[in-house]
Amino acid sequence: MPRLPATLLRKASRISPNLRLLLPEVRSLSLAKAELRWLSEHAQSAWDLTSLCLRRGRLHEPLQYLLGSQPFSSLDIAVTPGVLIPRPETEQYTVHLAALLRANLRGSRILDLCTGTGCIALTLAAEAAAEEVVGVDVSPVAVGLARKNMVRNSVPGKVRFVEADIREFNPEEGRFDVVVSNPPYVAEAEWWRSVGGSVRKWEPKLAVVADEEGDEFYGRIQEIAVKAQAKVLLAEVGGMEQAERVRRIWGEGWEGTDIWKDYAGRGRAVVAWRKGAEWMKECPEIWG
Ligand SMILES: C[S@@+](CC[C@H](N)C(=O)[O-])C[C@H]1O[C@@H](n2cnc3c(N)ncnc32)[C@H](O)[C@@H]1O
Repeated sequence: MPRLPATLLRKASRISPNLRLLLPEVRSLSLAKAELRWLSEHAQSAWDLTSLCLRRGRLHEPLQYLLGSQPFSSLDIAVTPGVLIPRPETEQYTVHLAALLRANLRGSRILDLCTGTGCIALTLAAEAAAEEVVGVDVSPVAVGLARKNMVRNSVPGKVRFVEADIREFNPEEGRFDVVVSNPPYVAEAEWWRSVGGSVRKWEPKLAVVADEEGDEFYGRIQEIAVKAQAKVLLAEVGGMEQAERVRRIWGEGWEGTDIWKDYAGRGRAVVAWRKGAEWMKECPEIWG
């Protein structure tokens, strides 16, 4: 990573020593100013603010863990170390999926595999006019946090969180119309090669890394969707190559499959649908 220019560091120090502390992680004056404003609103005292800036700038702690929350669509999601911070790319397709379900499949039962903070499950419960939403995660810390988020956001009592390994989980209560999942999908070697240092240091590897290819969970997610007689299946992926591999894993058994891109034009979600749910193909123009 290139060193920061001394002029930039001096300029930041002149405005505020705390701004200077943030720069090694944030690297732009305007972003540092925004983060300092949020941290100031959160800090209990001047000493606390300096300590938060040090943790951010020197220890590279994610802003969301310091602030304790992350906005996600209409919700305010509590985050803690040990559980993956919800990403804007995930928020983007979740909001779109909620709108499609609200328009085309009201009263649906939804299963969210690998739920983490519960951000996807809770957004769909709040915005998709669903009848019931079940979120599943193997991590007890994640399930505990998802339950807290349900209360924190006063989502109506139609959401449940279950602690289970999806490799063994059976949708024993029968039918789910929609199965959605953001599973771990980074290949083991990529964890060291391309995942950022802050993510490696602070976010759980369990939430990020799958097997050598990164595709470990997609076959199982489809098996669960078939068993649950889902009309619609969506899984997050990390780019076009993985999206094409997932399409091949899911095979010909669906009426159609497609790839939704994110705002950066990267393949971000693979979607599959049964007859009658062709509206899942709808992906806004601005997504490329
Ligand atoms: C990429 S994170 C997604 C979290 C959340 N859905 C989101 O979008 O922010 C993947 C989640 O899968 C969970 N997980 C990992 N292996 C699992 C397994 N075998 N069964 C169930 N959940 C698993 C992790 O604990 C983590 O919360």
